Amino acid sequence: MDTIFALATVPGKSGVAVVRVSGAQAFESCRLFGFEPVPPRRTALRRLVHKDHGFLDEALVLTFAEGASFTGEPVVEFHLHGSIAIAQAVLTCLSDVDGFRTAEPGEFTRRALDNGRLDLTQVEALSDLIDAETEMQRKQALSGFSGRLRDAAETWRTDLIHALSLLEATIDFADEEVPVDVSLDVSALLGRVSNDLDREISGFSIAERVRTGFEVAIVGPPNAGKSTLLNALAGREAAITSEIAGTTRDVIEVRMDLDGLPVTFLDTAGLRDTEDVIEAKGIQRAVDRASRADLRVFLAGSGEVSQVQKQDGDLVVQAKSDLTDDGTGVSGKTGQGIPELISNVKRVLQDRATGAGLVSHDRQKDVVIRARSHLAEALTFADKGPEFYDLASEELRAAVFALERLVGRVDVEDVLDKVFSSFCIGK
Ligand SMILES: Nc1nc2c(c(=O)[nH]1)N(C=O)[C@@H](CNc1ccc(C(=O)N[C@@H](CCC(=O)O)C(=O)O)cc1)CN2
Ligand SMILES: Nc1nc2c(ncn2[C@@H]2O[C@H](COP(=O)(O)OP(=O)(O)OP(=O)(O)O)[C@@H](O)[C@H]2O)c(=O)[nH]1
Ligand SMILES: [Mg+2]
Repeated sequence: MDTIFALATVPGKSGVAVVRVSGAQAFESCRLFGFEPVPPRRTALRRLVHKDHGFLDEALVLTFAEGASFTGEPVVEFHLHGSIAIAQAVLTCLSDVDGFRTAEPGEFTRRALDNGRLDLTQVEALSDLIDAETEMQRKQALSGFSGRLRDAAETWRTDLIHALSLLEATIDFADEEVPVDVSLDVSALLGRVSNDLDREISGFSIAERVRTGFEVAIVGPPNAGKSTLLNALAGREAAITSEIAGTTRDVIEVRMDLDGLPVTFLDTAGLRDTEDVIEAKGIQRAVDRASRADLRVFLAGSGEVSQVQKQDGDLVVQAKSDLTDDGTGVSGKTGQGIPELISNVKRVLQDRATGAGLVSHDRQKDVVIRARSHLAEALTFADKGPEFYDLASEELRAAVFALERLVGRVDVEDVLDKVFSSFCIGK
């Protein structure tokens, strides 16, 4: 197997740039730069001098022995001065070595998975951890990375295997005069796992929202002040505003971190009947996105009927409150009412986020649903009595298999490309 290397830090200027080398020959990279390998788990300051390219940098070199690194392979890290030219020179020298090549996106993590240092749910969580932009996302990803979903899956699997062994013991001793009645124990085990899986399935959509961010659409008639409000929320001129009705056409997105809650505000085209073909397309986009958003903020103008349905939890706010004097509503112009609007959005979404489960990816949800439906079949057969225990067992084995797919113990190849395609190079 090749020894792989990559820049592990963001390309470009920085304080420090880290080049990571992993594989059986990783320690050879020290010799490549003119010094003996640094002892494992030690850092040493070294001059990197290449036989052809000369003196490249003075760097901190950190090494890990096989079986005691992130990937599980021997690893060498070069902590370089964060210069584009230095990183480039070091990478060029490494690529000239036989058996060395640039790592693919996520390939270090893939080796960590192959070497059993992480399971598939941890790999997915690690990708989420790198993508995390808010506290809520960080905590969610870290809980997956710490193995909470893997541990839950292992508990479910153990319970199902226990139930399976009870059923199979009964099948094997079916001829005996007084077979032990295992039905209560089996339904207790299966019932417990079913409840857990049901909770995960119902908590999926919220967990998925936490992972990718909630969408809040600003909706209302033209000229209501939607774009002005978005700009006020964003603190920058994200959208064009004007006194001409029908200014906004495309959906404008602004990502925000509301005390850890990941929220994308959407500014949308003003809703009205129009002859203008382009404006009508914009309105269609507005209606589609606003209807699918997690929450809508309706800017109330003069009582128009909206083409977007109001849903549970949606907010209705009086716009341009600086022009009225009753002190309620919101003004994008003066900022009046914006803190209240933000805290209302936070309240509604935070409340929903408490229902988030451990399952946050489609792939995970799909296998959990599959396990759950095999479990339902197993329960039905088990309830019919011992002569159906062999059919119940078969369903249980299928449920166990689905849980093994959840953690990536089986059938992993077909999902890996998708999982790792979202990783960056160097991870
Ligand atoms: N410089 C650097 N920082 C990093 C990483 C890295 O690879 N390099 N990481 C990765 O991206 C994360 C840390 N992950 C790591 C996971 C395991 C081991 C490791 O050597 N494990 C050994 C020894 C454990 C110990 O000393 O207690 C082991 O598990 O046997 C190192 C880093 C975050 N920070
Ligand atoms: N006084 C006052 N004027 C506002 C306020 N918000 C927006 N305006 C003005 O109202 C006009 C329309 O504002 P926009 O933010 O572009 O309105 P919009 O809802 O995005 O309009 P469309 O994109 O056409 O649907 C502009 O002239 C703004 O300056 C506000 O809170 N107070
Ligand atoms: Mg607008």
